[in-house]
Amino acid sequence: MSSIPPFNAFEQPAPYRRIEGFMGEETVTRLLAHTVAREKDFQLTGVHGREGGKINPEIRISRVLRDFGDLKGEMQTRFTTVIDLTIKELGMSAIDLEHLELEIVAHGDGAFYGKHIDTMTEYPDAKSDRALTAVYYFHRLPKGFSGGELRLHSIAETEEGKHFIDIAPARDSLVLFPSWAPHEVRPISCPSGDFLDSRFAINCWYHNRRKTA
Ligand SMILES: O=C(O)CCC(=O)C(=O)O
Ligand SMILES: [Fe+2]
Repeated sequence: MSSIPPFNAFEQPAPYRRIEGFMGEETVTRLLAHTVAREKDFQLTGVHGREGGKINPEIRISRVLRDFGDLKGEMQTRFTTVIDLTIKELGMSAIDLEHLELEIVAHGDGAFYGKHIDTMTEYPDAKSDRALTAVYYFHRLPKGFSGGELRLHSIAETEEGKHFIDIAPARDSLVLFPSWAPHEVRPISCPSGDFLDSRFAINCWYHNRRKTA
């Protein structure tokens, strides 16, 4: 007699939500124009947690820009609209939104981000914590890179090996998942080496207000 193996939530990748056509072509064009115009202002990304924001090319290689220029308000509004349904679909507890943390990240040839979680709970004086992560992809056409999948891992590493799911960084798509979920960015190959051919993404973290004692 066969028996159904017990369900273990720790052995499944975290729940996620994917929205295609999130901004539309016109906005993708404006985002690409902004990104390319500001190429020189992108800085090497650091690693939080024990690394304390330091640059560590063994863990993470990419470049970041936190200035959205004229696009800032529009981005905040667009990302805010998806919170309620996402919380419901992912079965998360409500977020008391303190602020949205937004940045543009460029992954060029050889870039990657090793397995990590996004919560930064090690800062005792913070007013809020990252609760929900959203990543929006907007590479140019024709696509100039390969790889760069977002890999969502299970919390536990099971006997059969690691449990994960790979999500392609599809143009104009948004992926949302709880910030506690382990994940990584698989290595990128970008043969032209041209900044314009990078894997461009917007990271958005929805910060939950900390309860004061
Ligand atoms: O670009 C992605 O797909 C995810 C990026 C990420 O995990 C991060 O910046 O914390
Ligand atoms: Fe992350």
